Amino acid sequence: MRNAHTVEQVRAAEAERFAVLPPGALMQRAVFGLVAYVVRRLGRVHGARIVILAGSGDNGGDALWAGARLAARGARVDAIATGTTHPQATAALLAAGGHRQIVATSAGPDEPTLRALLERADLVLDGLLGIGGRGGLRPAHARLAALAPPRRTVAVDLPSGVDADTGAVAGDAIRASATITFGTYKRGLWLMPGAAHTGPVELVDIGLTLPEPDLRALDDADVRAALPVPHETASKYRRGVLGLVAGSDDYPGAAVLAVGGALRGGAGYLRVVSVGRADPASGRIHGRAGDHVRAAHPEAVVTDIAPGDRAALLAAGRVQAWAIGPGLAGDTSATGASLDALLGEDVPLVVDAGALDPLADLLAADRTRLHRRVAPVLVTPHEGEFARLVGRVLGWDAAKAADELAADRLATVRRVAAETGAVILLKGARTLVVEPSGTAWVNTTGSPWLGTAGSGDVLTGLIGSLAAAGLPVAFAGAVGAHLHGRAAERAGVHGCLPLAASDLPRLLAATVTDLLTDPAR
Ligand SMILES: NC(=O)C1=CN([C@@H]2O[C@H](COP(=O)(O)OP(=O)(O)OC[C@H]3O[C@@H](n4cnc5c(N)ncnc54)[C@H](OP(=O)(O)O)[C@@H]3O)[C@@H](O)[C@H]2O)[C@@H](O)CC1
Ligand SMILES: Nc1ncnc2c1ncn2[C@@H]1O[C@H](COP(=O)(O)OP(=O)(O)O)[C@@H](O)[C@H]1O
Ligand SMILES: [K+]
Repeated sequence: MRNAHTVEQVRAAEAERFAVLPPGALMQRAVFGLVAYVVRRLGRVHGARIVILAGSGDNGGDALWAGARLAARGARVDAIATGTTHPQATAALLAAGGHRQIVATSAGPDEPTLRALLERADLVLDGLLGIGGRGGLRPAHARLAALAPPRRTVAVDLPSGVDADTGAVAGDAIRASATITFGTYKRGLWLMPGAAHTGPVELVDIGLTLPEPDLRALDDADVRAALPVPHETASKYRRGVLGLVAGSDDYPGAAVLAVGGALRGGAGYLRVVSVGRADPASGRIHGRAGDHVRAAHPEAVVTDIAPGDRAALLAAGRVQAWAIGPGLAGDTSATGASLDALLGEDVPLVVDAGALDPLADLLAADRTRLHRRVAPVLVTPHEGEFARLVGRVLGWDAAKAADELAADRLATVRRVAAETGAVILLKGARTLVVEPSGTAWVNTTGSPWLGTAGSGDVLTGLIGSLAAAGLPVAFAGAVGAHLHGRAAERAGVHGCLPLAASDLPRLLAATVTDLLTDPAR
């Protein structure tokens, strides 16, 4: 598990260490980790050309101290400063044979010199701004950020211009090929758009004592440990039964995809309820979605119900979790009736796609509904569905929803989770899962190829299945998003691009197999 903390939490933890450690000790730990990375990356330090971009604060200090250490090992180190720089670190750099110039003065490098320096650099260390940055970069900083070569730039603590807490980027910001961060992950390294600026992020432990994290990210090891594995005495029922309400005459494929995901989540038994209509000849209820699911997945037990038939829905049988929504279209009042029935059952419930608007209507009529329910409800909107949800339940217009998400995505989802009582899984690049209590996960796996119709349906089935198999539903959301993302990454490695949603169940099976058969398990 990787943990991220807010700037405020980091500052408090640093202050506590400052009180007991000699001056500069924390910075030297950070510098040691940074230099170790540079040495590993370059292989040979002697003769390497390093350019340091140095701001006025301790972030510049880290980079300059690293420059001093590298210069002492024979690197050619040029520091380009935006103004004043950390005094001791600057002195150390100059004493070790490094050079420093300031861009903002007339004696500073002109544009061609600056470009030439950056073009020739084997590595550029971005020490313009760390956690002390506020707002968009000032002009001198922004100019350097725009000129730094992304493939050869390493961000110190975080890419300058990325807001450490929100991941917001206003104007130019450093684009790095790697980020070496100190003490703990910063939330902005994981949240878009900042996350697109970091490259792989490495954490250097500097010995901070940290409080509960503000945001968590799962690793493969966490997911491997969480995967439901049948016990010796397992049976299909003991492994968990998922009830999945999915598919309609208009969208039968969504049910097939959701079942495909559910079959890879660990539940032992899948009851699918598909919405059909009365056959005029026989009077029996029959739906196209049910037929498609039976044909594609003979292992699923399918019941066709008439729209909104609560009794028939619940008569489908006992389950350990319900999921509702993929491919439900048409009569929203019928979906609302089904949802109302499921909300009355005391098992975890996943609500997606066609069931999200009906849920919003139920919550608009009774805001305390989910707060009163004992078993949690996980909703899985994408950004458009989220905007409709907050529109109907909280009265936000579309512009407000977009503005709030852009300003602070995590805080916005946290607020909506607290107000609605729902666990919210907000899909997109860097999916968030947030409980009403505020506990939050961000998903760091995945690829833009997942942005394909139907991939969300697979995710819903997968999460429902993980919940039926016994994972707490919010954690099931985080685990499901991680697996879903890994499956998509795998598509790139195994020649399965462009990714189609119907490839995902097979890729999920391979992903789970790899995790379960890893010798480290
Ligand atoms: N503390 C520790 O124990 C350890 C800390 N460590 C390191 O210290 C870093 C934090 O250092 P920090 O606090 O000095 O802040 P930092 O980000 O370098 O500079 C802030 C200064 O920049 C300016 N400025 C602000 N906004 C701006 C903008 N938009 N555009 C342009 N300029 C802007 C503003 O200065 P001003 O010009 O207003 O005087 C402000 O004061 C941290 O990220 C990590 O790398 C590690 O060594 C581990 C131990
Ligand atoms: N740029 C992206 N990077 C990573 N994942 C993405 C990206 N765009 C979309 N996704 C993922 O793809 C899935 C799309 O789901 P959704 O929009 O509900 O599709 P559908 O409704 O067609 O099934 C989500 O899991 C989302 O997180
Ligand atoms: K930086």
